[in-house]
Amino acid sequence: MEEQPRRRTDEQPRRRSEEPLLKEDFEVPAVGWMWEPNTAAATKSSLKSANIKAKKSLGQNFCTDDQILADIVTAARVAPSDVVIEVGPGTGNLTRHLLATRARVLAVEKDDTLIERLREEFKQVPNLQLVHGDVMRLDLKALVAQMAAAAAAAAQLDSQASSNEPQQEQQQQQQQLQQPPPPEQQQQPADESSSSISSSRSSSSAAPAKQRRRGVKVVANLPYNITKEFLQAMLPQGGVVSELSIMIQEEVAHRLVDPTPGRPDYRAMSLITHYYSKPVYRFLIPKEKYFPVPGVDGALVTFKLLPPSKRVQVSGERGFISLINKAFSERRKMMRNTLQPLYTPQQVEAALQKAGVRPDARAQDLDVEQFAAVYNNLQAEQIAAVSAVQQ
Ligand SMILES: C[S@@+](CC[C@H](N)C(=O)[O-])C[C@H]1O[C@@H](n2cnc3c(N)ncnc32)[C@H](O)[C@@H]1O
Repeated sequence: MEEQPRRRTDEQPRRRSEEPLLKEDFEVPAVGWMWEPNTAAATKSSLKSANIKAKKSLGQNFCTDDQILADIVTAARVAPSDVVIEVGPGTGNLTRHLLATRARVLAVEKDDTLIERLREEFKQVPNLQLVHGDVMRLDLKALVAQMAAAAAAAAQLDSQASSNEPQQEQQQQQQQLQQPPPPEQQQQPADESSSSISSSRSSSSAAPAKQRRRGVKVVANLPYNITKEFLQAMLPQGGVVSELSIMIQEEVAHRLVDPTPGRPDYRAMSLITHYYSKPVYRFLIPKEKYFPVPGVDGALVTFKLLPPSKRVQVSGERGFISLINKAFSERRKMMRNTLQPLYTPQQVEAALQKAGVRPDARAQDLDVEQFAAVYNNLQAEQIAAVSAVQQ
């Protein structure tokens, strides 16, 4: 492959968080069809000359600040050894910064026009796999399993090739990563023409954990309209995916990150987020840093995903999530009323008291540990009631 010319961003990255910078400056591959230079005006005129209108329906607000994009990659701690899933590469602006780390990137883009441009622009980049499709229609579990398998294969190559010449190592890695995974790990996103992935595969087909030295990360400037749905699908992937770093609406970022019960914006998603992850608010992204300028500011949030063994222990994850949703369906009402007819008011009061919570508590008064204790108490009580009937 012909070597891509590289250029440097001309400023030192500004610190946006307490996170130590991995590199003092970034080298960004000089690919990406609208980034000479990366400004709002250049983005606007490139889109115009390509006769492309940003689509509101796809949440197309492109980040026009290279410094912010570089800072996102730094905050996500993307390393050459990582495997990264990017949702919505759009113009390839963030993708370029991800690729500059030499991580392997799989990017899923729904837009028919932009995907063609991306394919053309990045056709010589071996560590990028582009998938055309709606990320919410893909089998995300299978996609993650495929990426974990690629990470494990690459990790194995690392150890095998550690004594080899650097050039030989690079060739081996590229060959291995371009080969399809073993049949039990194969699925559709490798086929770029497909917008769906077979749902018959599961994450159980991922490589054994001890081989998984490389992390699978998700980094994305998400279209705002799929934030909740995407988080609901990805948060439970802890153990396979290590971290999500996503740009979301500022207001939503605070709602998800702040764990304090009782706030007016405390919602079921706040609790669910803290059950599955440790979320950290990284930095504000002013709306003027996007083109077209959206109605609200954005923020970068990283969600460090907890593997099942590190989550608060509950006697049934599905039931626990359903209970949270049910209790929050009327979050200002007392739980002893909202949880009917699943549980009687007396059962709920007893479970709350046993968990050290007031019997007239509302869903918005409980943190994740208290919710888990209440759920476990209710489950235990139900089991006891069933066995009493059977005797
Ligand atoms: C906010 S833009 C981000 C673009 C670019 N990555 C950036 O940082 O500026 C969102 C991108 O996601 C794409 N997109 C929207 N819905 C999608 C979906 N369901 N699946 C995959 N991509 C989607 C849009 O076409 C757009 O390119």
